[in-house]
Amino acid sequence: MTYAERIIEQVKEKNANEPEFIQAVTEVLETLDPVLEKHPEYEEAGLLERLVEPERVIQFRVPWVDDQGKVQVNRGFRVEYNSAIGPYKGGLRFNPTVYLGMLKFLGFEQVFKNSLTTLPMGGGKGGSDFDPKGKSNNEIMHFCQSFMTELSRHIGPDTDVPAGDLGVGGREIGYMFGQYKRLRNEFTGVLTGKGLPFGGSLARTEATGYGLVYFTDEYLRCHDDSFEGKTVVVHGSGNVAIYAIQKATQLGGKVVACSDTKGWVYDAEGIDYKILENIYAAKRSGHDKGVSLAMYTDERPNAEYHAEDGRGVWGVPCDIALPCARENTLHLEDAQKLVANGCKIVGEGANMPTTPDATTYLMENGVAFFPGKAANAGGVATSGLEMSQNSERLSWTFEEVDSKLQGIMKNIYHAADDAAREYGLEGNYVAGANIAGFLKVANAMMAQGIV
Ligand SMILES: NC(=O)C1=CN([C@@H]2O[C@H](COP(=O)(O)OP(=O)(O)OC[C@H]3O[C@@H](n4cnc5c(N)ncnc54)[C@H](O)[C@@H]3O)[C@@H](O)[C@H]2O)C=CC1
Ligand SMILES: O=C(O)CCC(=O)C(=O)O
Repeated sequence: MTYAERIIEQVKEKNANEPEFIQAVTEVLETLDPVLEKHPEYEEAGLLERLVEPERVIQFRVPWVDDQGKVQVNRGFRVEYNSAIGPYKGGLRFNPTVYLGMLKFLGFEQVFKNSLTTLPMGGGKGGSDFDPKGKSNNEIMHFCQSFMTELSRHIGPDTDVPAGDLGVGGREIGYMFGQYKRLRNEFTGVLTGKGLPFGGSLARTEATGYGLVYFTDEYLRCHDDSFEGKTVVVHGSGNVAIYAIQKATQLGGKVVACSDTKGWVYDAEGIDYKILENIYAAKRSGHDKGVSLAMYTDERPNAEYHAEDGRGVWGVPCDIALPCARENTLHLEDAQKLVANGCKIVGEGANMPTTPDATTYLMENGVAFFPGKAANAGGVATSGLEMSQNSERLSWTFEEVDSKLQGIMKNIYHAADDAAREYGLEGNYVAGANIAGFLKVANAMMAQGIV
């Protein structure tokens, strides 16, 4: 058994009820053998044993009062995973499915993703099992204030800087920022994804979707190709999906399908991202009952709405597929359909949306597969740029931020590509991203002693 295999077994034993965490750790560690063979000092220093264990896990009660005057109690979490290269950094997820294992998987992924951005950010993730769907603005505000009342003890601009994720957007970040400021009497860049009038960065909203497309575009450019004339399908219609659709369309692609939790849309003329922006805003307005992607066809009567599992998008013939919803939403049978229909590229906008057997199938069948920790790093990279602007007390223009984002995504593509080549794994962006992300964190941990 190799060192990595031994640690995978230990992680399975110790975290038996956390399948997503086991999946994420396995996916990273099983690609590290060539690096670990070259660096026996990592094993001597117990590096992997330390890397798979979060530095700190905080779990807390979040009591709040709903509009009917009833007391509600949710669970809040922050997983401060690894601070070897900078303050903990990563989003907050508000979703009824949230539990510790989910946040450990997301925090673990974040460590390598943040390293790939080349910015000084460690990895963390947090959230709650609170379900924002169907809640009024008032309820969302009270929940966010209660959540931040406890979280504020553990975070800070040089300690841990949360942001958004599923169920947490500009509105929630605003309420949490307001509460932090009130409790600490400090106006600092403690959260990213803030509103523009109070320290937010231009282009942060668009950054993850744009970044995904910039990464894919760099791959195409290096293969004498481009988005021009390519058919694209997207899973999801939230923040990441909307701006991936906008950018892919701007670069000459045609996005013909996208989805939400209740169904999916096919638009042969190309999805109009503006309609999706409006539906998204309506869903998040606090009056979201009855709002769904079905409303897309009100404005585009020639489009089709399918009231069935959004994974239906994977059956639509395409050149490029962009899973932008959430983990484990592209299964083996979906991968088989994509390959059979001639898909050549799968770029993960979401975190770990492709199951391991689907990933293997795609890669074995010649599909260029871009893992989320590399391809969706544009969001957190732009959060890093927001932190820089906050420290400088300056705001950069949209163009400045966007051009830095483009540069970062190109560099991430080449870092993953180069690392894969160096270890004889050309074209394996999963291994390349894991190795490149790992090495920086590993070397920082080695330099800092056994901590
Ligand atoms: N927002 C960001 O900056 C970043 C987000 N991500 C990841 O991207 C993914 C999407 O995040 P956002 O767009 O921010 O969230 P969002 O809440 O804005 O959108 C999520 C989308 O996924 C769909 N969805 C949710 N649950 C689903 C399910 N069980 N099955 C099928 N579809 C489902 C929703 O209908 C929605 O269209 C997540 O995996 C997130 O962790 C990754 C990097 C940065
Ligand atoms: O911008 C951030 O700090 C969070 C981004 C995030 O949660 C992610 O990359 O999955």
